[in-house]
Amino acid sequence: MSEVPVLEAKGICKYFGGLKAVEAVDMKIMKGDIFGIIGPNGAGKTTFFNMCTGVYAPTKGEIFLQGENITRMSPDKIARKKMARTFQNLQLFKFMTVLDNVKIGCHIQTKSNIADAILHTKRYKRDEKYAVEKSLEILESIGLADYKDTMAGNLAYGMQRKVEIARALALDPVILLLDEPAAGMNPNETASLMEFIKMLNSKGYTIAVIEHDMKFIMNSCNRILVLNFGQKLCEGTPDEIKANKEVQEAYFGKGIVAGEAVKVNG
Ligand SMILES: Nc1ncnc2c1ncn2[C@@H]1O[C@H](COP(=O)(O)OP(=O)(O)OP(=O)(O)O)[C@@H](O)[C@H]1O
Repeated sequence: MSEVPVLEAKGICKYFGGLKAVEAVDMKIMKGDIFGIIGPNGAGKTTFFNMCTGVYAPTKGEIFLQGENITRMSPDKIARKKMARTFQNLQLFKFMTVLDNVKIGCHIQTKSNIADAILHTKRYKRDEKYAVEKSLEILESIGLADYKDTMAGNLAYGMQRKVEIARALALDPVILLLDEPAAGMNPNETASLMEFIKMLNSKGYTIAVIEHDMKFIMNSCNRILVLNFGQKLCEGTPDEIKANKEVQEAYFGKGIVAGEAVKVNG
């Protein structure tokens, strides 16, 4: 029997009035992939992510998470099915510690409500203990434990991004979707983030990433989907994408050189 993809899109379309932001895109992300989604500005990458995570309902097509049809499920229901994402803009609570930021990610798996918190019920204490232990475990496993008591806003930008990813890991994601994680980073931060993402992947996380930084994509992804004007231009390994004439002409213009840091519109 063939392996079930972790995330699969079948003929996904999203139209905004007359604008075809995404048109008939098929995609399969398999367990263990670092799957890159690239394309020029306005190619439909974020819209595509937004359909996968339930933010937008597709105009047509279907989305499956581990074989289950999740088309038109709400974002919170999809998150409970262990699809985690980060956004283009950093979404950390800057006046909270790193530990508290990650703890927030654990609360989707806990049951206590505001009344439990105010009254410090047994359920609240049990959930709080679980959230602290789980958050510390995550921070330790990814090398961020030393920063647990640091105010998130006092960290360098690159570290804040990692904390945001750590919070997404609190969901125990079967897939982690990262929308332009390297945006606004300097080359050192980007290189460090790349190693971080590879490390997460080596720990078993399946990752999908939208990025404009070609060095990042070519050096970290095992498969890449190229979108152009909302349509799938091609899909393949980094070497196949680099060698694809259509991609070079339609997207990169000047062509790309293996391993070279090329920023496209980013
Ligand atoms: N809510 C919306 N309403 C109308 N048009 C939208 C909406 N969201 C996106 N679009 C349009 O859909 C197209 C695809 O946008 P999208 O943001 O998905 O592209 P992208 O590839 O993620 O671009 P970027 O790299 O700049 O983030 C664009 O033409 C955009 O203007």
